[in-house]
Amino acid sequence: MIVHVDNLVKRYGDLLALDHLNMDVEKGEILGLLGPNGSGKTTAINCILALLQYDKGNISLFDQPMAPDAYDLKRRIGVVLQNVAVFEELTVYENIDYFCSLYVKESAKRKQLVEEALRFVELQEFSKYRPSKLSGGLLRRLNIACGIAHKPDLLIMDEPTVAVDPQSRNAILEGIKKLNALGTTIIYTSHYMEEVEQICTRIIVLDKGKQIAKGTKEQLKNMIALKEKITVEQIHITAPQIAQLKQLENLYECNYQGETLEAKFTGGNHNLLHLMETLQREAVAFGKVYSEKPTLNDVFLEITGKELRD
Ligand SMILES: Nc1ncnc2c1ncn2[C@@H]1O[C@H](COP(=O)(O)OP(=O)(O)OP(=O)(O)O)[C@@H](O)[C@H]1O
Repeated sequence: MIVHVDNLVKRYGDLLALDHLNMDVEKGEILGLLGPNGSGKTTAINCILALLQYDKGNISLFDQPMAPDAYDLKRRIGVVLQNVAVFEELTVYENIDYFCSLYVKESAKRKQLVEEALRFVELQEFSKYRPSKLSGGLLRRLNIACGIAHKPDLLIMDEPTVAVDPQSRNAILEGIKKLNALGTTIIYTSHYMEEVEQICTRIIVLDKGKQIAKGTKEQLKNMIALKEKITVEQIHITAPQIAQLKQLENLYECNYQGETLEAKFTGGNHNLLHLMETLQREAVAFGKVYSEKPTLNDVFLEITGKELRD
């Protein structure tokens, strides 16, 4: 096991930030830690890295107990934290070289690693720039290069795409997949369900410091009743007509608010067709209609009764 977290409790005064959290990360995974703001993701990461003292529980990395002075373990970890942490007085190249030098002393070897990291995040042409001259997205890429240059076995990334433009975001996500394909185990925290769905091989869903669900995205979606959501916009529909819709096979919930109708189905293949037939039969006028598969937000909503999004 690469990471094993057992019954972790962390309090900030009266606030219970981690409530008996259990979490395992296996070799070769991209483990997504998904939860809304304040659910305890950063706290969990900081405890795993032994940057934060906790009240109760056990944490082991690479099957050994993690501690603030476990330097042999720390050497095997790369970290990309939420806030960009680079030196303004150093260039892009020098920053990566500095962070790499914390782990790799031999300069020829380090030169090779720094150049590889630069290529990896596609910052070669900016190697002589100072951080203040980089856009937000490029700065994030530099932050990542600093975390990965020494080729860690485990890479921990805490919301690395916050406030990043879509192009840099895609470059970052593709880079993470490439690193993983090269053998790096990754923990990736985010409150963006789309990102987690895109790259993570397994997901742990957190709420109020607790693990509330875990599995692949398919497994998580199979945990809930919702299998298809059909939305009809600009619709004017009466209560008796809604009652007609509620007769539809597989339909288990139907909400009508502000000229929008949302119908939730547990399964079936022709729900859209059957819904449209009923609306036509009832002579109901409507605008746009679309069908969606469940998202991780729906999983979160069904389990906790609230939205994952901000
Ligand atoms: N140093 C601190 N002192 C007091 N409370 C804190 C501290 N750090 C975090 N918290 C609180 O602990 C809870 C968990 O915060 P944490 O930052 O771990 O969540 P998160 O899921 O990473 O959220 P975000 O995505 O906003 O960073 C929140 O209620 C937060 O306000």
